[in-house]
Amino acid sequence: MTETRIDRTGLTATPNNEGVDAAVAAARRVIDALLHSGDMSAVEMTQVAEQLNAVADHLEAHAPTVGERMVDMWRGEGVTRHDPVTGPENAIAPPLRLYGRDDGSIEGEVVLGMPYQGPPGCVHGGVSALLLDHTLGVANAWAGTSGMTGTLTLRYHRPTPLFERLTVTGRQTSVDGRKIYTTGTITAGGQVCVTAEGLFIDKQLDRPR
Ligand SMILES: CCCCCCCC/C=C\CCCCCCCC(=O)SCCNC(=O)CCNC(=O)[C@H](O)C(C)(C)COP(=O)(O)OP(=O)(O)OC[C@H]1O[C@@H](n2cnc3c(N)ncnc32)[C@H](O)[C@@H]1OP(=O)(O)O
Repeated sequence: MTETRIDRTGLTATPNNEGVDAAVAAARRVIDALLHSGDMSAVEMTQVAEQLNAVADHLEAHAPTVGERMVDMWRGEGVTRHDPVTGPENAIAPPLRLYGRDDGSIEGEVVLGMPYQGPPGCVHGGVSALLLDHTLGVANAWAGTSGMTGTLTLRYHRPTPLFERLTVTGRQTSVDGRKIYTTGTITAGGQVCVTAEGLFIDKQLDRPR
């Protein structure tokens, strides 16, 4: 199947190996490493906390105001670099990368580790909802008519595994006035774990200025 990178449309940001993206990638490693370590590590965690607080102090001391930053992060034309699913600037984003498919739907692959755990060894249901809400939103943008989530209905068919390659899909199925209908799935090893049906309402909020 031929795939078109959605990045070219300006919908999903491409991570850089430098600047804030590189720092955020390091922060993701820290989150993951802390959870892997727990209290089972010989590492002196008081010292780790001091080091991490020193980094946070340094960043906070040089950060712009929230207002300035909000304007800055919404300055791009439709690109979200900060969102919690695909955002290269957001350490809680796995991150998921999404690609357009020739049939008008979109698809991405991701492996989720311990920070996203719900049931033992499985993805938290709220995390699956997060991935699908965003993916359906991007599917709408890819299809040309986007909006805000009105209702998102999920069915959890089987537990979604951690540490395995997951495929996340989204597809706009119809538009009726301001109502946008969208579906999506999360599959693992070809088996459907979660299906989603979204009703989005065509409404755009003003960007901060
Ligand atoms: C969105 C980001 C944009 C980024 C742009 C970058 C470009 C794209 C790039 C990247 C994609 C990014 C992807 C992000 C994806 C994330 C999406 C989210 O998480 S969105 C946050 C969660 N959702 C809310 O917070 C909504 C809160 N609710 C509202 O604001 C309103 O209730 C809203 C807009 C949903 C409707 O309010 P009204 O005043 O505009 O519309 P009324 O007149 O009430 O309803 C119109 C029709 O829709 C139905 N309707 C309204 N709300 C409904 C609902 N919740 N469920 C079902 N139907 C609803 C009504 O029954 C009515 O239908 P009748 O015309 O009478 O047949």
